[in-house]
Amino acid sequence: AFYVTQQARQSDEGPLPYRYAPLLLASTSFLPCQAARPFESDGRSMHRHLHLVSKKPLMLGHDCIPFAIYSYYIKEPTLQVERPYTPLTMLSRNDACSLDMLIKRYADGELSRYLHRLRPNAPVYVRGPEVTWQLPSHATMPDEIVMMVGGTCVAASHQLLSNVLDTRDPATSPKLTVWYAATSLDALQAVPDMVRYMKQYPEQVQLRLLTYVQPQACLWMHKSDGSTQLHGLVAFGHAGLCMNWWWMA
Ligand SMILES: Cc1cc2nc3c(=O)[nH]c(=O)nc-3n(C[C@H](O)[C@H](O)[C@H](O)COP(=O)(O)OP(=O)(O)OC[C@H]3O[C@@H](n4cnc5c(N)ncnc54)[C@H](O)[C@@H]3O)c2cc1C
Repeated sequence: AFYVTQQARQSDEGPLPYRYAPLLLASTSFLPCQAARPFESDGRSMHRHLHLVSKKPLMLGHDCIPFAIYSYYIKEPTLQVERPYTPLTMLSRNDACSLDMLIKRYADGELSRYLHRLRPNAPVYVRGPEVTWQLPSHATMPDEIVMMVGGTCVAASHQLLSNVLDTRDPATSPKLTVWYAATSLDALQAVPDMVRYMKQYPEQVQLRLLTYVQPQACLWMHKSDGSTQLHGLVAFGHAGLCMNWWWMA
């Protein structure tokens, strides 16, 4: 409540863990495509990608730790509530002024519905980053880090993969394994990026997908050694509309 109500602590100098600052919502889109839009009305979970932009580079506010997951708090300006959200990338961003987030809408959720209502150019009040998790500094480097994530928590595992693999020598990194569970394919929004890491660093990255609702079409690639490899997934919704698709190759 302290952070949310302290209007005087908001600043144009950019957000810090103890200070809110307005970022601009540069763009917002359904993921992975607009074809998902018809599903908004029937109560299915929906995901939006938010691209937030700051006037000044976003400062970490403390040491940069690759084996860590960072999050930002966003507040609803008319209600005194704030919730944490995890940027998809943090230390490896090309643009230090921007944050990309994956937001799931809860039908009765305050902050997530607010974020889904926002349109481009709206100000979004943000404070952070806060360290959500970090490898303790005294810990010896593990051989493997296993992340068991569900739904939008995939943002956290995506960020850790990018923090580690995009900022340091992958050969010296522990193996990173992601077990990713989602009720339906609609929630598997970060799959293409995770597959990209897996293909780029096959020795370091393992990805296991678990869904209750199976894809309606699987595209298999026949390899020269006679085996098959999952190439893409397609899910169709009402009226045969393509709801989601991913190419693994
Ligand atoms: C570190 C961290 C990082 C996160 N990162 C992300 C992210 O990247 N993307 C993302 O989409 N989410 C993320 N989340 C989740 C996010 O912070 C919010 O919890 C989520 O968006 C729901 O907030 P809301 O205000 O929309 O819903 P809320 O209003 O908090 O409601 C959520 C649910 O709880 C129920 N509820 C509310 N109050 C009560 C009560 N008193 N008793 C019982 N039930 C109640 C509601 O009915 C609803 O079903 C993260 C959470 C954490 C802790």
